[in-house]
Amino acid sequence: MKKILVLHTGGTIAMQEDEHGAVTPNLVNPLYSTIESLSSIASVVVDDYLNIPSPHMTPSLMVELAKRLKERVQNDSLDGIVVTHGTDTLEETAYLLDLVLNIENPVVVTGAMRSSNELGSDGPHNLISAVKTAASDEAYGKGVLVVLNDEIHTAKNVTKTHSSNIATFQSPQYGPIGIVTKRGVNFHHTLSHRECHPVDSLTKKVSLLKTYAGMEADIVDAVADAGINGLVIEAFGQGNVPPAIMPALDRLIKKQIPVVLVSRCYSGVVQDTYGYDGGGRTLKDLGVIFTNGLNGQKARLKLMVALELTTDNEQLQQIFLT
Ligand SMILES: NC(=O)C[C@H](N)C(=O)O
Repeated sequence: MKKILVLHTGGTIAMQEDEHGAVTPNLVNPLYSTIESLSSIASVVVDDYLNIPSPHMTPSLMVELAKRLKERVQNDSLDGIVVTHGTDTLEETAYLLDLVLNIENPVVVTGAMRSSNELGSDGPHNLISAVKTAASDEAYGKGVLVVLNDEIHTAKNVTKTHSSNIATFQSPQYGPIGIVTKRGVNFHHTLSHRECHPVDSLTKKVSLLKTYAGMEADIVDAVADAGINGLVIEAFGQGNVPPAIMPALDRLIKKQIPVVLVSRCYSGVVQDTYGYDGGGRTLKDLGVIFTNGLNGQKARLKLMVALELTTDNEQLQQIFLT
C-alpha cells in the first residue's frame, strides 16, 4: 500500500459556517473523519502544517512549504503528497511548488468551495480524489497536480474561474489531464515540457498590473517608485497596452527592471503582432519579455523565481519561452 502524506494549510476545506453564516477557520481540522475512511486507498500520515485562509498565503510561505515537502519525502519514504489549501490562491501555491520542487513523487493540491458543515460540502470528496491521484502510479513525474471536482489539472494551466461554483478549477485552452472516477484515476494527457528551478528563497519584489482602457502612466510610475525588481503587465488581447504607459515601461527597462507581458484574456498567448504605439511589436522593441500562456499571478511567481537565477534580460526571455 502506498504511503501518502496529507499536509494541511487551511482554507475553506478546513473551515465551518457559524450560525450567522460567516465561514471561519476551525481549531480542529474537520477532515479527520475523512482521513480515517482513506485506509482502503493508502496508508495516510497527516501534517497539520498551517491553518490559514489562502488570501494570507505569501511566496515566502510557499517556499517554506516546498522545503517542508522535500524534507518529508526524503525522511519519511513517502510515495506521494496531498496538500489541502484554500482555493483563492491555490493555483499560485501549486504553480510555485511545481516550479521549485525537483521530485518525481506525485504532489496533489486540493481544496473545497463549501466549508465542512455546509450542505453539499465538497471537501471530503476532493480529499479522497486527491489521495487516489497521489497514490496512482501514473501520477509519477507529472509535476504538481490540482484535483477538485473529479478532475486532474496541471498546476501550470489551472485557474480558479468561478467565485463559488464547485466546478471552479479549469485549465482554459487545454482542459484537465485526467479524471478521477469511482474505480480509479484515468490520465489522458501529459504536459509536453516540465521545468524546475530549485531556488530556496524568494527575495525579489515583483508587482502585477492589469491594463484598462485609458490607463495612465502615473500608476506604473507609482509602482516603479515602490522599489520593485520586476513588473508583470496584464495586457489587452494578444499583448497590447495603452500608449500612455509606454514611456513608463521604457524607463523601467532602461533601469534593468524587467517587464513581463501576459494577456488579460482568459485564453491564448501574447505575441508581437501589432505595430502601432503600444502594440506587441513596439513592446518587444522596448525589451519587454513575452510569456507563453501563463496568467498574471503565475507569471509574477515565475519572475520572482527567475530573478533568483539571473537579472539578464536575454536569459529571462529564455526562461519565459516555456
Ligand atoms: N474556497 C476557499 O478555500 C476560499 C477561501 N477564501 C480560501 O482561499 O481560503
